[in-house]
Parts: sequence; C-alpha cells; structure tokens
Amino acid sequence: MNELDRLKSKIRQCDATILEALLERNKGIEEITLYKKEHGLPFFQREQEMGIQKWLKSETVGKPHKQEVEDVFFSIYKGAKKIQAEKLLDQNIFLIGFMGCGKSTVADFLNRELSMEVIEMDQIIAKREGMSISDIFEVHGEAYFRELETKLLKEVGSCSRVVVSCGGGVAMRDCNVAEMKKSGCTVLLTACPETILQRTKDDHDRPLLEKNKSIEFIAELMEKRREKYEAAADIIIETDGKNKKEICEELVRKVIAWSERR
Ligand SMILES: Nc1ncnc2c1ncn2[C@@H]1O[C@H](COP(=O)(O)OP(=O)(O)OP(=O)(O)O)[C@@H](O)[C@H]1O
Ligand SMILES: O=C(O)C1=C[C@@H](O)[C@@H](O)[C@H](O)C1
Ligand SMILES: [Mg+2]
Repeated sequence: MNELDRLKSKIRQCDATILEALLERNKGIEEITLYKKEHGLPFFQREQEMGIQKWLKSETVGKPHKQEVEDVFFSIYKGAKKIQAEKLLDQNIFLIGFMGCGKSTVADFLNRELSMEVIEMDQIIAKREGMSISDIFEVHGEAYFRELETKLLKEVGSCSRVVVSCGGGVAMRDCNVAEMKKSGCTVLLTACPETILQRTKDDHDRPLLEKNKSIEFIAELMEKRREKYEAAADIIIETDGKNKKEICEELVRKVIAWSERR
C-alpha cells in the first residue's frame, strides 16, 4: 500500500466509525423519545440542550477546524429533533383559532424544538400577492382573500409533518376544514377576549381588529365563531396563563392520544 492509499484508508475508517456512532446515537434518541412518551415525561428540555451545546463549546476550544466540527454537531442536533418529531407525530398539524390565540408562536416553538417545517398561511399569501393582508382586504376584498386561503390549504395537503399556522378565519369554511382533516390534526387554540386584546393591542396587521380593539368587539366576534371553531377542532387547548412550552407539551400529548384513538 502506498502512502496515499494508506491515508485514504484512514479516512474511510474514520467515516465508518462516525457512521456507526451516529446510527447508535440516533437509536438512542428514538429510545429516549419513546421512554418520555411512555412515562409522561416532558419532551422539551431546553436546559438539557443548552448543556449539550456548552459541552460542545468547551470540548472544541483550541481544537483545529473548530467551526467545521461545530457545524457538523449542530446538524446532528437538528437531525435528532427531526427523529424525535418522527417518533411522536405522523401527520400535519393545523393550528386554528382566533386572531392572537398564539398559532404563530406555537408553530415557531415546534419549528425550533422539533425541526418541523412551518407554513404561515398569512405570510405566504401576502408574499404571493406582493402586499399585506390588510391591503389584500382593501384592494381585492375579503372574498378574494378567502379563496386564496382555500387554494393554499389544498396545496398543503401534499406535505407531511408540517405545522400550518392558519389564518384566523380558516376554520369558518367547511371546505377548508375537510381539506385539513384529509392530511392532519386540527388543533384549536383558545384564549379569553381579555387575553386576546392584551396580546394584539400593539399590532397593526390584523384588519378585522384594527379599528375594533375592545373586549366587547373581540368577545362578540369570538362568540360568533365559536361553534365553527369547535366543530373544526380535533383537539382544543386553552392557552390563558400558559407559556408556549406548556402549550406545546399539551399539544404533543393530545395529538398522540388523538392519533392512537383513530
Ligand atoms: N401563550 C402565550 N403567552 C403569552 N403571550 C403569547 C402566548 N401566545 C402568543 N403570545 C403573544 O401574543 C401575540 C399574538 O400571538 P401570535 O402572533 O402567535 O397569534 P396568532 O394566533 O398567530 O395571531 P394571528 O391569527 O393574527 O396570526 C404575540 O405577541 C405573542 O408573543
Ligand atoms: O380571523 C380572521 O378572519 C383573519 C385572521 C388573520 O390571520 C388574517 O388571515 C386575516 O386578517 C383574517
Ligand atoms: Mg399568526
């Protein structure tokens, strides 16, 4: 064996070692996820993740190719989140509910903690149309916007394991509800009018609320919508007084239970 072949063989040996360790690691992630699921333990442990990252930083101090090594580990950590998500959920998650109930917040958390892809319906529609939701309402009217929502939901049907942060009015149309139920679980987030007002009072991108920021208006619109929201929901989660981690823990548990009941 010449020198070059010997060096190449060393690299191949390293690859085999990395591969074996990675497969073993991934298996460990699956086992931990199942253990947590079976024993009702929390899925989201930010402190633990911070600890792992701290360990990595301390281990790579002064080592060659520090950044490259860290990049690989971050990719492994992200992959581990995906493995966790695959073990826990096997359908799309449609987050529905009144403006400000926390759909985008919950979607963002699931993206960060389980590496789940997020579809922000309002954002996608605004980008496609090249104008804000408020402008779409003003220029083309609400009916036009509602058609765009239905069209987008049909497209989402071909995705798997995505989190869809729906527009607040999506559940009002029966055809939308039927579309969501074809590929996933509909999760209704609720909050009382006082909480909604508190959460939305400083924003200006909700045309239906813009000139109506009062408990009375919110309570009335919420009441008008309640029946439709509840009929559309596979799962309901009350969000008042809960933080996003608590809501997402509840969400994952309830989606698993719903999925097992089916
Ligand atoms: N559980 C919560 N506790 C405290 N604040 C929250 C919670 N959930 C969301 N918020 C805050 O409330 C505001 C509205 O939340 P968010 O944008 O997620 O609502 P949304 O349901 O996506 O609204 P929209 O239907 O208008 O898109 C944000 O400022 C967010 O940080
Ligand atoms: O509740 C609603 O009807 C709406 C909620 C927002 O997400 C936007 O989709 C739009 O402002 C309409
Ligand atoms: Mg939102």
